[in-house]
Amino acid sequence: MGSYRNALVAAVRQELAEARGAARAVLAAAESARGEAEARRRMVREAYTTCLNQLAQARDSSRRDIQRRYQYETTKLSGTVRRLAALSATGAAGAPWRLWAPSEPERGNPPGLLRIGTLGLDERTPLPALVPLLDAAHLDLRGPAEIVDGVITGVLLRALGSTRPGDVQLTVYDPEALGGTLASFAPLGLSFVGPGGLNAMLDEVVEHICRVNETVLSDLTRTDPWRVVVLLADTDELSPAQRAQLDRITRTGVACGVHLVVRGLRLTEHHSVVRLDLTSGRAVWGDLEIRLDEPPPTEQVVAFCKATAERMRAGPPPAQLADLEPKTLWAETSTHGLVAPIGDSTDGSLVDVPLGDDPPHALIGGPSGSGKTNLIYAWLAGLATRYDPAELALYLLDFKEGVSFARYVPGPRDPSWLPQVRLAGINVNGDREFGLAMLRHLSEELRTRAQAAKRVDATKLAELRAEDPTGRWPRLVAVIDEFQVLLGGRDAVADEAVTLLEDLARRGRSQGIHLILASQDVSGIEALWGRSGLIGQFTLRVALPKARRILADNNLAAAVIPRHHAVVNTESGTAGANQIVRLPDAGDRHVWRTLQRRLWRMRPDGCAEPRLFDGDAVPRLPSSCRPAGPVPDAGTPVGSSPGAVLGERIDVAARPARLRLGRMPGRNLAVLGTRTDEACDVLAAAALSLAAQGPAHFSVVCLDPDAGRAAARLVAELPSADWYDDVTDLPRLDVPHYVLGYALDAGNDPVALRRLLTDGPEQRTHVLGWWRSVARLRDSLGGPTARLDPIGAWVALDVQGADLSPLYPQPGGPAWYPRTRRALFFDRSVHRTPEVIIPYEVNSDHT
Ligand SMILES: Nc1ncnc2c1ncn2[C@@H]1O[C@H](COP(=O)(O)OP(=O)(O)OP(=O)(O)O)[C@@H](O)[C@H]1O
Repeated sequence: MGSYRNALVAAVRQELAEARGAARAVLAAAESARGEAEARRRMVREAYTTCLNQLAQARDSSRRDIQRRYQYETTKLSGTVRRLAALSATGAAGAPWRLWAPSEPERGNPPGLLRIGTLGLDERTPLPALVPLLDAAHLDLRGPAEIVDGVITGVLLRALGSTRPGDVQLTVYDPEALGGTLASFAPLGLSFVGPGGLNAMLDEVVEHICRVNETVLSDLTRTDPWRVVVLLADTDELSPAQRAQLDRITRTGVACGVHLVVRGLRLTEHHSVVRLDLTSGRAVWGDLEIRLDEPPPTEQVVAFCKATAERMRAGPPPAQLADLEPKTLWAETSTHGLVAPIGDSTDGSLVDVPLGDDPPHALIGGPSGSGKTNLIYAWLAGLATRYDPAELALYLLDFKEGVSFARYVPGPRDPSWLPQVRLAGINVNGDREFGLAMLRHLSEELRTRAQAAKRVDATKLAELRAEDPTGRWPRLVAVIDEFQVLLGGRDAVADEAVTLLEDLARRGRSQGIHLILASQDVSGIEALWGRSGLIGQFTLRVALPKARRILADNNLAAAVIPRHHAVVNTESGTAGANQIVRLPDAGDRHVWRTLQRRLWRMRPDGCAEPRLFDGDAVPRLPSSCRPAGPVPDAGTPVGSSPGAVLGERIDVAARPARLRLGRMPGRNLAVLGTRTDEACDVLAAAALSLAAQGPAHFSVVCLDPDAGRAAARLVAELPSADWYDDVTDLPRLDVPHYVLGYALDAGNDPVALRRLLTDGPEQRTHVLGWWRSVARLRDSLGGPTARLDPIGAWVALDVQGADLSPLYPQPGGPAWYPRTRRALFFDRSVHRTPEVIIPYEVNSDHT
């Protein structure tokens, strides 16, 4: 029993122990499940928090991004709007009142918008709020009278200040204040309409619109000023007839430049009506809210209106150089003449100046500084923009000490030139010979044209061009500023110049050659008065202020015209044929350069650079006149009379002056004077040019140490040359032999020199020598009674004309007043009168 119980106890214990074990296991499993669940919950919580944080970060970053983008876009947009606003409301149309000043609109630009305040979009840099008016809209303003009137005052001031005086006409209907509201505009002479005048005013505006429509239909451009009609009423009590007229104006006005600005009346619905609701300091325009500007100070309005009224009394401002340009460049033909404006009249219309068969030539006069050069510039601008180089060729010569025409030829800074210019002379005041050369050249042209006209039986240029349509017959215009310098002096140059001018003036008319002569000096004109045949051809007269004797004696217009004006008279200056012209400022280099570049780019193929003669420039010996390549051998044929180049001729083609050295007695050259450098240059140019023509030998004899360097340099450059100390032992040669003698008056063997001069040329030995005076030349040839026949040609530097008489066929010697870098060249066998040449600069470019 005891053991059974014990066994039972043991079994129960066992079971209990198992049950406890199972319960513990279940508990442990439950605990572990709970632990896991808790861990999961923690994880989920953490993940949730992380997620929340990440979302918050993402949201913050997106928000920041959006804000940044918004900022960027609004800044960009407001920048664009601001730029647009600045372009749409320039100058007086958009400037704040404290900086405000009237501004001149660019010609051809449409009117802009007008500022009334600022937009509230961007607080830091407010955008201007602009409303349209001229050519764009009517304004229908509603709100308290004092606020609306302030806005109207501002809009009117901006419209008037950003257009030209007279371009906007104001009409004000102000029945309550009887014009008092806009009285500050009174100096402009605007029309105030009283209480009973509305009918008539509306009828008149309607009539105006009808008339504008008529003219626009007929010529497609409206020239009338804008009409701004301000209607100030407190109640909208219009009669049906008035309402109908107002509606008509609203519908049709803008297209005809008629604009309504109304307070207290309601304009009919139309796309051209801009409605603004105004309250104190603010306006609402559709969805936009505008912060209104303060009205402009009354004193500012009055001052502007007074100044504008003054300018209107004075007339429109003078035309500018650009206004002389035609709509299309180079569209005119010069067949029947040249017509170009030089300025405008006081009403602003351009004044055309003709040049052709009648009047053929022009005379311009005015004292120094009166604007002759400026007038020529203006005329050239008018001509050069209308006629291409096939229609017009220009020859420009300025005898002033200046470079007026240098701008029309290529220069170191600007390679362009005015395509019509064939020749320009500057700094020619000392070189009247160049004026003569130009006249000779034109005379040659005249002869060619006359012959061509004769061949086809034409009596004037238009007929020649019709008969010979493929020929190139542009009209030639020669402008000579300060021409009296050319005619001054009683010498051969003046005589020939007057003769040539007379011929050109008489016959040039029908051949399309026209002269424009300008002078400040009454004496220049006097030179013409003596030649009634000549002066009679200059039927176009242009007199600048205070010009004398340009117009007829009883025509006093030039004495009374103001500065920068001119009297243009196409009937030889007779009273009654005057046209008063205001001249533009035509000298501005920058404006000219821009215009010239445009024309230059249009130049036809083959349009040659103009010839420039600059009296201050020293020409270089052309490379074609220097020996080049291998030394010619003795067998190479030499021409019968090689030509020694001595300097540049003062002519249109800038040809070299040559001395022919044939096998004849006297074919020697004497260079005379004390200017060592120029004498050396003449001898060097002669020797080098001879060496360039074929085999030759040169014997250089230098007796003046000052010339030693130049002589040595020449020996070095010549292909075949020897240095001698005197003329005694010179070799006899089979090739042409040239003896270059520097300061031969210092030689010790006059007998040998005389023999060389006398017998040499026939054996092809020529002396090219330099003597420092005519007296020394004579001494070295045997004293006072010596014959100078062996000297067949001479070049005189600083030797007075009278001193040259022993070497000159006419008694008294030639008329010659020495000038720097100019020489007088006389070759007994070709010249009737000596010619002025410019000794070339020989050495500066090859040492
Ligand atoms: N229409 C004009 N508008 C503005 N300035 C002008 C006008 N005409 C001339 N001028 C100026 O007046 C000055 C003298 O003009 P210009 O050189 O043309 O006179 P000029 O008669 O040729 O004088 P001069 O004979 O002494 O050379 C220049 O500075 C020029 O710019």
